Amino acid sequence: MSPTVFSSESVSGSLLQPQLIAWIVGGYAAYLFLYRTVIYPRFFSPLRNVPGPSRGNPLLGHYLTIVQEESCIPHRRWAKAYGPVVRMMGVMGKERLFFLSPEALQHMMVKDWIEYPRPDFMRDVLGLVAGHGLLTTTGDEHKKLRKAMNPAFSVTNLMAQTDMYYEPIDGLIDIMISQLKTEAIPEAGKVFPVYEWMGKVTLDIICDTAFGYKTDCLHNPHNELAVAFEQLLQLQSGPNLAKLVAVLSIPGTAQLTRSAWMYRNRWLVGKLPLISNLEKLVSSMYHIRAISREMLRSKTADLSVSPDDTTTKKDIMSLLVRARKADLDADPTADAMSDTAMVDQVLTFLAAGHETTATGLSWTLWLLANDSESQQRLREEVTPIYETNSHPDYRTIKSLTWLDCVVNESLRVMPPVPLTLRMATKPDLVDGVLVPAGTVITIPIRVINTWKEVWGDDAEEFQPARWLNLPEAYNPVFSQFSFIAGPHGCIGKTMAISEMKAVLIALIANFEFAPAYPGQVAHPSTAITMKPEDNMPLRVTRVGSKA
Ligand code: HEM
Repeated sequence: MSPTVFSSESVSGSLLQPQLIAWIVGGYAAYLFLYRTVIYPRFFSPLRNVPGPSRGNPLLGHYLTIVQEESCIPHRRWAKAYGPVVRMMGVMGKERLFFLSPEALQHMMVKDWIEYPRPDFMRDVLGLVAGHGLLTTTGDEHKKLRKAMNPAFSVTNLMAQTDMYYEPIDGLIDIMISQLKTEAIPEAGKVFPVYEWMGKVTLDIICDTAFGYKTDCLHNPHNELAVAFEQLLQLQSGPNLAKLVAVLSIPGTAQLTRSAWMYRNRWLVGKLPLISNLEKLVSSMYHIRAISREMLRSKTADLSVSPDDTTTKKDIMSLLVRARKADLDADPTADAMSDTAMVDQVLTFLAAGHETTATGLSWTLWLLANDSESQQRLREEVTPIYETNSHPDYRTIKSLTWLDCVVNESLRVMPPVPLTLRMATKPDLVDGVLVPAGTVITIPIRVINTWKEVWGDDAEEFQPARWLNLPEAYNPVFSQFSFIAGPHGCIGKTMAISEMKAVLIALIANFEFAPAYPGQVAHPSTAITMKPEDNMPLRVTRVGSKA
């Protein structure tokens, strides 16, 4: 018998056996998983001693709790138990933080804002639905864009724009009056899906103020732009967003999704089981962009949009076309905004300014429907104004004290954007916590707005009168953070407030609002905005019609 000889070939052959490789790879992956989800956050992370809820599911952290509950409710619970700095767990052991103190918010959102941009995955999702504009850029590119856009939101321009709100508002009032008249017992009122109507009126307003385009979706629900937007908004639920983030994290997908090729072949995505909804997104965005390009083309060709003509066309796109023309007339080699960039800017306003305002209005009406005293006090304030002039100007709208209290309070307790995200791009010390680079920071707007340390024990209640006697701890920038603050703060804040007030004056002067049925409870859906889950049905009666 010849002795067994172990040649180097047979040794390496046995080492490379597929089973052995699988064991090594599997073992390493298991170790990495264990390290990332348990060992690192528990024993090594600089954030390991920051208070917060127990680590949750090893794979998904607190993700399921956050997307399954109402927006910001888990954060509020954790803020009460562990605040004002809280550590949460994201997917695969990624730690997340949130801070409540004005000092921390000032540091991240105002002073060092450039080191705290929106995370890439958030910008990819926003870019897809809102174009490459203020919501997706940061640093110098953002500063340049914001400077170009600021004139559109100046008080002078807003004062000139206020008139543009009234065609849609008058349309809404007429429709509601005529629908009430057709009821068998008009005095008993009618249940209106309030969110649906607020969506229509705000879309008509933003299309006119952003493009100078009359959608009139109040009377024409089949308007192409309105239909495309409707489709887009239906996709913004928590689970859909999660799928979208997962798909867009594959490099190149965001660009592909925006391409004409993808639109032509969108049926391909429609066949994929988990992400079939992406087909609707591709198709609605394609239509919205096509309409926007067409509007820009006709505006550029429209000779009345001359550089000196600031009286007739006050919409944002006309303003941009005029500014570009003036730049090019002064210097034909100037680095002027391209057509695509211009369309993207206006799309950003459409996406950021329409549903937020509709959501804000719907919750204000809900809160008033459940607080008849505040509603009646508001009616007493706005009725004389409305009866004198049903189209009050910017200054008159701004001068109404109780209306201001109601809108501020509604935006405080039910902020249309309940939270946003930032990412630390370098290691930093915030509120005494060493924040590692790459940490995603949640800005829990709804929790900040209802922090008991500032607003007292009734912080979560709707009490408009608190704005007449603000608490000592109130900070004018950070205690009501619904539009956030700093260079990325909402550029449309003044416009949104003025528009909400103009709509409310007309609605409250004409109608009384009450819950649709006894025991009604309203919930926001878990989405980018606090859009009400059920279209917010409310019982509406004509003022003075009750027996
Ligand atoms: C009640 C209504 C509104 C609310 C609550 C609201 C809230 C917000 C919030 C919280 C942000 C910051 C988002 C973030 O950084 O992650 C934001 C940004 C923005 N909003 Fe609004 N918004 C409203 C209406 C509007 C309107 C009417 C417009 C424009 C017509 C608008 C345009 C924008 C834009 C362009 C940004 C990005 C600003 C930047 O990064 O420079 N918003 N808004």
